[in-house]
Amino acid sequence: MAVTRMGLLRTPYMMASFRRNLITSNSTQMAIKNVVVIGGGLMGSGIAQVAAQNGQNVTIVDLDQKVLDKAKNSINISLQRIAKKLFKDDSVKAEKFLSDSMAHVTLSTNPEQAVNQSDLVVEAIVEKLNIKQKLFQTLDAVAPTHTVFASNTSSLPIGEIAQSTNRKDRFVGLHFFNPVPVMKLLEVIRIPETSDDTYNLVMEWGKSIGKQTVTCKDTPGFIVNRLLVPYMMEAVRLLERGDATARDIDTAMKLGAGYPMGPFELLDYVGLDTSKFIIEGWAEKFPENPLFKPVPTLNRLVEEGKLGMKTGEGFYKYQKK
Ligand SMILES: CC(=O)CC(=O)SCCNC(=O)CCNC(=O)[C@H](O)C(C)(C)COP(=O)(O)OP(=O)(O)OC[C@H]1O[C@@H](n2cnc3c(N)ncnc32)[C@H](O)[C@@H]1OP(=O)(O)O
Ligand SMILES: NC(=O)C1=CN([C@@H]2O[C@H](COP(=O)(O)OP(=O)(O)OC[C@H]3O[C@@H](n4cnc5c(N)ncnc54)[C@H](O)[C@@H]3O)[C@@H](O)[C@H]2O)C=CC1
Repeated sequence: MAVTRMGLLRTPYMMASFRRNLITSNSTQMAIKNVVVIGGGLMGSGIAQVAAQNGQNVTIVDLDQKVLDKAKNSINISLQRIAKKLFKDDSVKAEKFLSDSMAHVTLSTNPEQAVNQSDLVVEAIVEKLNIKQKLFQTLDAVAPTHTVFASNTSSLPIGEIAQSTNRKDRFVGLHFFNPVPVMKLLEVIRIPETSDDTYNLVMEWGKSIGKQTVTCKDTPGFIVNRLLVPYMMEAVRLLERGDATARDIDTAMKLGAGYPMGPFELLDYVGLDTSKFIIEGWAEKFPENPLFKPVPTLNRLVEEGKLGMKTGEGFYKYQKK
């Protein structure tokens, strides 16, 4: 199924539905108009892009102006790929789609100021509980009362992140997948305190940006990562035992199980630092679970600064962009 996913996107039906998504979401009376995405890395830039290309005003916030400039550039490149597909026979429309979408993107290094006018804040910063809590605590003091807060965390309990705020009824997990502009899924995580209004609003928002939503309780890894992360870690253990090479394990999972990427390609794509934070956090919290045991190879590569595609080397080497 996974291998055919991208193939299916190329069929007329999928293209029509992709277009319909864009059109529907643009014409929907939306409650969420102003979105702030905190963290302009791999995920933040993708989340900002899908909101902007669906007509919402988006501010991307990061600590580093260089990251923000890079995020804007990668959004531009990704939008060009989409525009080419959507409007392949109409360069005027393609150019308008690109410029309209880009016009919806603002950059900022000042989170407190950025959230001033926000309806929704989506956090996509480093996978560390205390850093996320500190950020939300600061934002809670300055954001408008109606603003909904969401974390894109891969593995941390939404309830523990929300603890740092006084708006648990307006707090959810919104877990996107990499690459955000292509992956259709959005996991929506509600904590016991999340109000029905908040839940309904973010479910609607998910649809408005062209995503298929699924709902999951606040459980480690939600649905996808609870299955995917142990699988990737087991692949590293297979490699560590010397049972097969990374290349052969990847080839096996692509050709034998139909995955679009093998586990090592996927680890490099997700980021080895992020993957390490996920497994370390779970190992600390659930030391009795053998699926969550840390893997030394991952720790070593991260120590060496080999974080995957984003640094040019992880399990494999990449040409720097
Ligand atoms: C860690 C977490 O918390 C959760 C996670 O995210 S886990 C990770 C989840 N993600 C995955 O599992 C990704 C698995 N990999 C894939 O699905 C695919 O390899 C891939 C979509 C990344 C790339 O697909 P590919 O066929 O190898 O490459 P490529 O031909 O470049 O791209 C396929 C299509 O997607 C488009 N595309 C890829 N990346 C894109 C991007 N960033 N923006 C816009 N379009 C993009 C391409 O233009 C191409 O479109 P056409 O088929 O219409 O030409
Ligand atoms: N990489 C992946 O495939 C996925 C990651 N996630 C989650 O998304 C979050 C972000 O991951 P990535 O985008 O991969 O990381 P990344 O490392 O690419 O980007 C994180 C960005 O956050 C910025 N940042 C850190 N602290 C900040 C702060 N206090 N204020 C503002 N900006 C800050 C950094 O400068 C960096 O640009 C993590 O929680 C991760 O677990 C979720 C789904 C998939």
